[in-house]
Amino acid sequence: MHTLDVALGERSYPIHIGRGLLDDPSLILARLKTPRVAIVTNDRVGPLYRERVQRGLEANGVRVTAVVLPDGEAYKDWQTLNLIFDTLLAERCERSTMLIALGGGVVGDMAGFAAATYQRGMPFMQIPTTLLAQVDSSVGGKTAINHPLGKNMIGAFYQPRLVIADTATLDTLPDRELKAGIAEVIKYGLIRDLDFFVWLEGNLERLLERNPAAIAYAIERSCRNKAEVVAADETEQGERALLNLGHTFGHAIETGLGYGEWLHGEAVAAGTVMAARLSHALGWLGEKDLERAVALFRRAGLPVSGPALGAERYLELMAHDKKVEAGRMRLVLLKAIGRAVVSDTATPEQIAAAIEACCP
Ligand SMILES: NC(=O)c1ccc[n+]([C@@H]2O[C@H](COP(=O)([O-])OP(=O)(O)OC[C@H]3O[C@@H](n4cnc5c(N)ncnc54)[C@H](O)[C@@H]3O)[C@@H](O)[C@H]2O)c1
Ligand SMILES: O=C(O)C(=O)C[C@@H](O)[C@H](O)[C@H](O)COP(=O)(O)O
Ligand SMILES: [Zn+2]
Repeated sequence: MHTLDVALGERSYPIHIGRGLLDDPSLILARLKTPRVAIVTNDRVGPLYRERVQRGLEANGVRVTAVVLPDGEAYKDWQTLNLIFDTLLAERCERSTMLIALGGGVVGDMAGFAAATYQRGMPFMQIPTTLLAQVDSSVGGKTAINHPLGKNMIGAFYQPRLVIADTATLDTLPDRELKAGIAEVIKYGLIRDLDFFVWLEGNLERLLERNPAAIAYAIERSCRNKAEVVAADETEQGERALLNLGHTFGHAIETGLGYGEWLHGEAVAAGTVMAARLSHALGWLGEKDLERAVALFRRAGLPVSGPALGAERYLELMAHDKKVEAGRMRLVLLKAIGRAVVSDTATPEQIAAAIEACCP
């Protein structure tokens, strides 16, 4: 097992990464204030992994309540969030009850938001079961639900007490979901870790073949990058916005097509290519770096062009981005591989041109 720390003073917490960690209840038990837990999962992950987590806790005298949500991005909404509150209340869960998010990023974001608001805040843990959730969404405390007009529009910053990434859970993850997670892995290389990007160029096939050592290394290095950024800027006043590379375009794809049509990682991949092309058009990202970035996404089997929604519709959707300030769109753009900036210099015409070039 490898352990990293997210250094946030009294809200610091460890990220444990390793195979078979689900079978070790002691990691969870050590964090409980009372012997009471609510596991939030969905109807796809629950049947695979809930029993193992629950059995280990119950064998140690913990009373466990389960909340099983319908699976999918389309359910990351108010109605589904309310199902969590309904069960927590019906089962008399207390403010000290530990909520455990067991699943991918959708379960993690929703369970985290429920934990942030139930009785004004209950402790929660993340047990991420997708690659995307193990490298990104389980770390850093962004919790949210979607709104029909925009992704993650209603939410809170609320840190978990613990993250347990059991890499064995990825054995049951479909290839399409694995690739979606790789999009966020590539993101870290592009925004701040050139050496990691070079490692990915040399080891991408090992990741796609699910080589355990390569997967563990990619998770650890991604979490290390994310933990450093979050520790420096927990609530996205500055540097944290870099983690949003490709997301302004990507979220427009997800909202524009309807949640769940494209996976988040797929939309981020296409969105990052748009951001990279725009960076090149502004004279920032060199031709060679642009080609390297596009080539890596393509090799990962990820989309390098977006759906043809029309530039006007993209711009309309992108206007809801959380980085918009005084009505001005701010985008994460690339100066080079490993060096990203937040910028409001691109004009709507330049942004539209990059969209048109990427969405034939
Ligand atoms: N909070 C953050 O910082 C952050 C970061 C990145 C993404 N996100 C959010 O995360 C979501 C995407 O997360 P995701 O890619 O994990 O999608 P997801 O949660 O929808 O999971 C993908 C699919 O895989 C299934 N699944 C999960 N684990 C499995 C396993 N071990 N075996 C088999 N199937 C499994 C899920 O049930 C689902 O059908 C988006 O809503 C995105 O906005 C949040
Ligand atoms: O943790 C962050 O900060 C991120 O931006 C990580 C992203 O991968 C993630 O998709 C996040 O939810 C996007 O944030 P949002 O604020 O644009 O909704
Ligand atoms: Zn993301």
